[in-house]
Amino acid sequence: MSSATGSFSLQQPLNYRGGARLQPADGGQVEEVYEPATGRVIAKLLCSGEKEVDLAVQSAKAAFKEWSQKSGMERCRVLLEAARIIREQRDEIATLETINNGKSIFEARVDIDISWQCLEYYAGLAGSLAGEHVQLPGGSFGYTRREPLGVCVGIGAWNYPFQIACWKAAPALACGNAMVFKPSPFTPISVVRLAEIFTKAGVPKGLFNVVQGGVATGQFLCQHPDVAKISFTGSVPTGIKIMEMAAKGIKPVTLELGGKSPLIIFSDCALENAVNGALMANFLTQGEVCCNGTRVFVERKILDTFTKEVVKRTQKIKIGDPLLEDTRMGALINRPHLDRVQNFIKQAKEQGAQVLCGGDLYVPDDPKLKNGFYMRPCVLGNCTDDMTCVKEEIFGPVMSILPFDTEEEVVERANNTKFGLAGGVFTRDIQKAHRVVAALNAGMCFINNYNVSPVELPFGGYKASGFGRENGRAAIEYYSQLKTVCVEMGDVESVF
Ligand SMILES: NC(=O)c1ccc[n+]([C@@H]2O[C@H](COP(=O)([O-])OP(=O)(O)OC[C@H]3O[C@@H](n4cnc5c(N)ncnc54)[C@H](O)[C@@H]3O)[C@@H](O)[C@H]2O)c1
Ligand SMILES: C[N+](C)(C)CCCC=O
Repeated sequence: MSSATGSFSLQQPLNYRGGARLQPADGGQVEEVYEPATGRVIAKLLCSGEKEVDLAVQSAKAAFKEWSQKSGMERCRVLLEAARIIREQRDEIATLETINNGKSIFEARVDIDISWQCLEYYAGLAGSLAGEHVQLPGGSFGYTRREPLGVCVGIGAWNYPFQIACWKAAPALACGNAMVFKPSPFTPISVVRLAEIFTKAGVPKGLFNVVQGGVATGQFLCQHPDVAKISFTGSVPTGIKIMEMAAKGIKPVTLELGGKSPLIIFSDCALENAVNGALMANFLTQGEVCCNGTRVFVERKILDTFTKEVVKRTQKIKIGDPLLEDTRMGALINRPHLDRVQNFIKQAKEQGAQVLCGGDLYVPDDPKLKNGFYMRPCVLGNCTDDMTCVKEEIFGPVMSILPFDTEEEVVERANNTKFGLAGGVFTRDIQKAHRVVAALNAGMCFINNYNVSPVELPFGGYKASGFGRENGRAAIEYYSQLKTVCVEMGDVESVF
């Protein structure tokens, strides 16, 4: 694989079924796949039709019969082997992710580390998945069995292509399910690598399949009668459609949706940590992160000092070729998305926000990058809660700074949003920290840090940010079902 920016191109099929890469059996629609760093087309995506989706589901159904009969320890060994192979191929997978997503190689490597850690974590849980035994009168008893659901569908967003697939596949497979995964048509490449790794690690052929495509392919998957569960990561409007389709088939869903999370900086914080936290909360993956703390509430007493420092540090972020070791911000996913982010900034200015730094397009010196989708990270001051930039998810490198005076006021303003994915607080006062996060209507809260992702901790949203959880022991509940068995040890006493 040629790994220099501007040299990659892919001819191999991007669907994966029955343990092999292949072209879809039907479909016909072709999408161009881009390298955001250069704006080049690097692959052609063939979108799967209804027949291909059915073949993938049938393939998963057949493999499910074998996999679901294995013991937890047998599944554990296969998942550990998959984690080992990912570690072995870490740099190569991270490079693919960077080429197709545009994020820096530094970050992509972290994503791949979180991915194999996720597989290791659920491998560790697989052997201890169990029901319980309950004593009943007269020596009778009951017990519960924790059983898999069947064929689970995973549908992913483009910001963390490989990691999202692992966050879904690891608990699904650990519980004994099969999976058909559809990545975003913008980032179809790395997840096929995951499918190959699972096969190499020893999962039955067909246990993990990849179908490629966009809206129509996703709909065929969600509407398929043999699909037992849908786990979706993406935007709120699509989440609503997924839930409607799932409702028609009484299928359980996990919805990992968007956010507009608050980050609250109190004046008694450790300032340097708070500044680092605000940068982590806003500028990872070019700001294209669901749980970003984009509403940065700063206690008025330290507003000027904090803002000055955040702006200084933001201006120093090294933008450019994402495959270079010292780059910390790469390119946004595509031209339409870059335009959308630019429009948010334009509207923010029209509504009275002040651009304190960045926000304009960035053209790197290297000529091969001149058609890439770059912009300078932006800090907005003079923001108010009613501005569009403060209310809507921008999904780009744009931080809004909002002053506040009291704890009560900031908690109320932080919760005044339709979203509820994440939230953060920086303070040295430990009681205040716990009091504030307890009052936040958000599923993932951080105290004195932001956007760290230990796979041992559940991740997911409140309110319009979705429901269900990924990671942690909690995810097991969303990929398994309980069967109760009641055992009579005496005679049947009939009332008739
Ligand atoms: N909460 C989380 O864990 C999390 C993580 C990453 C991204 N996100 C969110 O994802 C969004 C950005 O991702 P996106 O632009 O890819 O989102 P999107 O909703 O446009 O697409 C997500 C996926 O759904 C598919 N899809 C679109 N319409 C569909 C339909 N009608 N039926 C079935 N599938 C359909 C897409 O092809 C894609 O694979 C942001 O809102 C972000 O916050 C959330
Ligand atoms: C790994 N992060 C940074 C916590 C992001 C999780 C996925 C959200 O987009």
